[in-house]
Amino acid sequence: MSVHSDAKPVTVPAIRVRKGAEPLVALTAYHAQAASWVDPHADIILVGDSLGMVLHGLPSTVGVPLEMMLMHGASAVRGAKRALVIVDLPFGTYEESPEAAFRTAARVMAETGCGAVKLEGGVHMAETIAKLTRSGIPVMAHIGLTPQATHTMGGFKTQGRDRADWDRHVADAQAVAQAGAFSVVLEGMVEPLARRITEAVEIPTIGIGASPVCDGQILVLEDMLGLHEWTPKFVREFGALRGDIDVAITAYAQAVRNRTFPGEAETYAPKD
Ligand SMILES: Nc1nc(=O)c2c([nH]1)NC[C@@H]1CN(c3ccc(C(=O)N[C@@H](CCC(=O)O)C(=O)O)cc3)CN21
Ligand SMILES: CC(C)C(=O)C(=O)O
Ligand SMILES: [Mg+2]
Repeated sequence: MSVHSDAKPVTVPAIRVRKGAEPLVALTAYHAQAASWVDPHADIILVGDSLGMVLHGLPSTVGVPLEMMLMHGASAVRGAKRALVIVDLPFGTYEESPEAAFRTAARVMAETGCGAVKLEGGVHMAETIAKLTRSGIPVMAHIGLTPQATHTMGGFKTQGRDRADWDRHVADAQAVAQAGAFSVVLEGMVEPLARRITEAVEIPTIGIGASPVCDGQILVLEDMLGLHEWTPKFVREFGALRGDIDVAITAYAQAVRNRTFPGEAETYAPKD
């Protein structure tokens, strides 16, 4: 049984006030079925652009089109009863201007029914975050290791190993909080930097590879289920579904080959 069996929807203001309280529980879910698994247990369901890599086999999130996010976002919303569903804005659909970001985010809100959007970037996205929040679109920010910037970062690199970079990341966090983001994802950073940021802002920080000091945690569902082929060091596999799936498919293939499936119970007979 879940601790969240009531169906009262989780709102953006309810997330915002969870700073320093009971840790926020977030997971990704890319479609209705996965959302229905996660919904009873989580505060936040993220339809992350990681779906391009995890489901569609892309080498990074850079190639994820808006249409992909719209289709998966609408599906996940249909599977969620109470958790706050947040959809990632994909690369190339919001960076050019606050106006471009508004048009993209408004489509995402209207066509998926999600409760908020997430976008990557700190100081340079502050004006955009302010425009969206003023226009009725709640924004979760995402700083530190920002996968859409993999080509400028030189790969998926943990941030803040060099103390000289800390002030820049703290400034990013303060800028997005000041601009009106209701929460911020801290991805791939050393613990003391995550602590500094979490102490420096009044909005909850949600960590992924960013230590236990954050106000909440998020993982990619397929990673924590032990379903995905590779996982970063920060993942804990709480399940071993890849192995379970292989056992089941092996048994099916064998049963078909030796004609033990379908059996009598799985076969239709006429009335007489
Ligand atoms: N399945 C999956 N899980 C994720 O968490 C995830 C995605 N896909 N796709 C989008 C981004 C990309 N992410 C990644 C991908 C790789 C590393 C990685 O290999 N990290 C190295 C760190 C190396 C260093 O310390 O600089 C590691 O060993 O963990 C980290 C985050 C997180 N996101
Ligand atoms: C890993 C989370 C934070 C994300 O942005 C994604 O799944 O795309
Ligand atoms: Mg993402």
